[in-house]
Amino acid sequence: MVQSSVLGFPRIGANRELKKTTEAYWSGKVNVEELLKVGKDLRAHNWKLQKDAGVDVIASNDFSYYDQVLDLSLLFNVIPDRYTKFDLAPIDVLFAMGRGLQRKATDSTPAVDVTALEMVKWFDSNYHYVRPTFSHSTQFKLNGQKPVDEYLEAKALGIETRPVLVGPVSYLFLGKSDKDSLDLDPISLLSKILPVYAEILAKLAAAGAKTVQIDEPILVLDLPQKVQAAFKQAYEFFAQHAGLPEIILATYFGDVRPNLAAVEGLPVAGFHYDFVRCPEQIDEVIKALTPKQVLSVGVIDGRNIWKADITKAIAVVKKAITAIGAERVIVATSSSLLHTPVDLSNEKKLDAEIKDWFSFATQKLAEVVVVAKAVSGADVSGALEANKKSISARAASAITNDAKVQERVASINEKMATRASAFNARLAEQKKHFNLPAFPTTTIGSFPQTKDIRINRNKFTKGEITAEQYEKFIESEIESVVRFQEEIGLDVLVHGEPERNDMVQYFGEQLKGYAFTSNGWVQSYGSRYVRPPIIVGDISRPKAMSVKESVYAQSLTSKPMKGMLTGPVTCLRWSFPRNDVSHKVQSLQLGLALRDEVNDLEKAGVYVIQVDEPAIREGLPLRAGAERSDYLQWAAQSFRVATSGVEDRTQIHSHFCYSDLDPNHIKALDADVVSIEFSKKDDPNYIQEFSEYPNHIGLGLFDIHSPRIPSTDEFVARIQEILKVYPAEKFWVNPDCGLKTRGWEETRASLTNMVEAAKLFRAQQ
Ligand code: MET
Ligand SMILES: [Zn+2]
Repeated sequence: MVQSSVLGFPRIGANRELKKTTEAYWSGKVNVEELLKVGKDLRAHNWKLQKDAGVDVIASNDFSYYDQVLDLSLLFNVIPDRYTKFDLAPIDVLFAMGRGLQRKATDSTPAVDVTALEMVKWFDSNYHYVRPTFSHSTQFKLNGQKPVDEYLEAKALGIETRPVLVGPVSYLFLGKSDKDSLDLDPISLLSKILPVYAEILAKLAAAGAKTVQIDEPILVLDLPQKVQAAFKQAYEFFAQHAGLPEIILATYFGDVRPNLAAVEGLPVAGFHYDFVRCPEQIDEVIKALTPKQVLSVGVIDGRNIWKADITKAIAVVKKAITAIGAERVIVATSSSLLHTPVDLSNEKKLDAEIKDWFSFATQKLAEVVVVAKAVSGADVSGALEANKKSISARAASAITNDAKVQERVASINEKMATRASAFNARLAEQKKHFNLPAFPTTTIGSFPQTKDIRINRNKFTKGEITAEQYEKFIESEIESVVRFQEEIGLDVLVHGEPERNDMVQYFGEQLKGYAFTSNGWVQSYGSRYVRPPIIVGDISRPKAMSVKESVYAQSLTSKPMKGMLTGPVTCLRWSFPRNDVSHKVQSLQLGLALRDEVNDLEKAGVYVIQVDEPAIREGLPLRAGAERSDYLQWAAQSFRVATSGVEDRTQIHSHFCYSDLDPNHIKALDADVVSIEFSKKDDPNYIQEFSEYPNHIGLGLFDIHSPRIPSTDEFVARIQEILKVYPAEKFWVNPDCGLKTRGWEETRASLTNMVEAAKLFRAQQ
């Protein structure tokens, strides 16, 4: 029998049990025992689910109370001193590193005030890991034995598991040096960390683990020579240690071939690769195996929600079997299932036709097993027939195919994606029209989403208030936000986005071609989960989506009102995309739908329009090369399709956050004004990179993730610093991002100080 294997299962629980308990623990409502019990129950439930589904190789140590990379930092004692001096319990150290900790002193405990470690996107997913942070004083040593405990916990339930750990080379490479040790290159710590890895591996072996899965996902990145060489050092080190478990070295989310030389011939039991992302790599990776090594063939998508095409998956696995024999092949998910929602059967409201196309983590278990059975010669004809039927129904469905949309995409030309005049000519028109002062002030769009807003939205969703009542409520919110902005003297106003639950979902719900889940949560970081909408078919906009609110807001003031839209790339990136049509085509369809909206806003008298693209950076393909340059091309093209149908005097803004943006990546968008998250950037070289940005720019002046209120002096100092490299003529004054997660008190104070500072500079002009 060919074995089936799952690289990891979502830990959040079918009903977000982990979030609820973790947050209750943070707020002191449940004690640590209860938290640990919920964790234990979730693990047991997930292992049993997999075992009952017939999965042969089940992962353990895929569970985490916060993040699996952070767990390793705790395990290996990679804990900056600032977290160790308060005598916290290990789990509280974990949470303090993950999310910071502020606690008043009590009779028996000191006051605590530490910020969180840096959090970064996990490759090109929307999951964030906590960055390992090393310093010269880091002393690697085993601090607990979580992987062993969880292995034994499963064993006690009668379930044999394969523990999973992020591997040493990826762990170091994904980390960074701490402020006090900037000269330290994490990869240089390899020889120090290897013995500690060996120690935990030895303990796993002693507990009975025959095989471990070691993830080295960085193998799909462009790697410096030194890092490539580190694989040999690491895995030969393990091979020289007697008594360690066998190692399956796993990588995913891309093509391993450019780094194949770095792993070819390593003394490991086998490899796992992702053939959903990159089926083309199969021949070469097979050739690179030594005679006994096994190949774990990732054919069930761990990153998306579509039912697998079982026939295709079988064909890929058979190719491997023909080349190396069934006993050396494992059928697997492409990556951990962490990135997919837990269970489709929890969806009660999905249209039955569409629901039949989906497969969430629980359903994917059955898919892996069916493929393994099929290639082992078992009769799976029933399952296979059913699968073929859904695959062809989806392909032929009127929901997926809209000839009009397809024609419109085919008719996109350069003219449609280019503003009528170049920036300087547009700027001249805009100056005449808006007559803005120097250092114009604005915000990024949302204002505090108060409890009152959430209560009213809920009442409306539940039918407890009428559409009319809800509309009145939204209008009164808009009005008070407009009055506030006038009062403190902002120059370009916004309506505050009170009507939006989420910046993608709000538009997705109004677009044709989208579907929504009620419980399809996926972990984004810590206890924050998202529920991405799903692009199921060709996208179009049946009617205006945001015009009413913007027009109402503009009617209240003589100052320019900024219309607010979410850009095509961000809509695509923060949804589950289709897998039957390219990302480029989906993005262009979204671009066209937004073009209609932008044009309608202009027609209705809204002459400043911001199209947000916070996700543009995270969509960047992991490796340099053709795929990346294509992406940058179509991402910019989609944005320009959306925004180029307007007159010169209409001012197009865009906004970017959540990442270290390269200004070169956004020049081609040709937005008149861009705002960028910037307040935490203090590297002068990075600031310098923006000095050549051709159009106008607002480098975010305060952190909207924190309730802290910067003083006017602080704003002045920051503006002065940026002015060293950035000319006053192009300078906009704004926060880092929208204010929806903030309270009114700090919003009022921070914005007042920001406007004050802008006025001081204006007076000097
Ligand atoms: C994550 S970017 C958010 C932009 C949006 N306009 C807002 O202000 O909330
Ligand atoms: Zn933002």
